[in-house]
Amino acid sequence: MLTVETRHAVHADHAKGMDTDTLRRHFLSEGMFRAGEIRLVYTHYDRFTIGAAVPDGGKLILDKVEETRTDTFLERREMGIVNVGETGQVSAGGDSWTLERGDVLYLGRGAGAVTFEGQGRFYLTSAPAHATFPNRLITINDAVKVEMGEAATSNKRIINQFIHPLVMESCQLVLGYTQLVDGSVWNTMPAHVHDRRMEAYLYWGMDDASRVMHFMGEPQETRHMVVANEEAILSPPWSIHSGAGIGGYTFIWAMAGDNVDYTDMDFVQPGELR
Ligand SMILES: O=C(O)C(=O)C[C@H](O)C(=O)CO
Ligand SMILES: [Zn+2]
Repeated sequence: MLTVETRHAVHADHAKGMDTDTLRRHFLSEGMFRAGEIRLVYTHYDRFTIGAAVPDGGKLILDKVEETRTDTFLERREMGIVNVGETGQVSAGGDSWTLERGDVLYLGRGAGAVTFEGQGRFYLTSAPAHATFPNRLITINDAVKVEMGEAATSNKRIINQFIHPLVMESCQLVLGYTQLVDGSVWNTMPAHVHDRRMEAYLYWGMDDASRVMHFMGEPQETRHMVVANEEAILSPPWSIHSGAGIGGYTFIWAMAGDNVDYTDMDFVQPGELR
């Protein structure tokens, strides 16, 4: 079963006046991971699409998606898939890959229908693509690891870069995940925005009772949303992004836009935030 929800882009002036429910309806995606289903959120932020496929021991096929008016979803798109569940298989174009928890699969433009099997819980990200780059399975051992932050400032973390220019070539898609060291949170100070790119986050690896306070908004108009495990945030180009959690959590960041430069950020010092 395939369900697709469309999210339009929101102007910062509009977001300022939103109450909690409206903020959540526009910027949070709940309930993407459902057994036996593929659920997509097709956004108007750089046409970036996020979603999930949970085969639950069966077989799910992602092929035509009406929203793109192409014969197959990946006809003019690339895709990054992260397995946040147990071992699962993904097949496309006659090839098949086994993904363990935390593995990432890149599928290039024109990869064709995508089949999901096994006990994987697959987080899906996709952006329009102008060229075809080879499909590739990327494990944590292949990822570039960047240590950031310090325990003294409560933000010690490891940034694992998977679909990233230092690892492989893609069109627009840049993806990886950040693991917090025990006792640290993603306060990512100084905060930043990047008008050239949107970004989406999936919080995972949390227990049921845990929550992350995700911070968003223009730097002088910050808001927060309370986020549970396997829920995703859409972060507009004008928004800061960080999240302080209770208990352990990891977050997958994925982005698309005018450049693939992960370090292209406009910093905002803590004293300037409101
Ligand atoms: O600070 C981190 O840790 C991040 O993972 C930062 C995000 O990926 C980001 O905002 C990149 O633009
Ligand atoms: Zn960012």
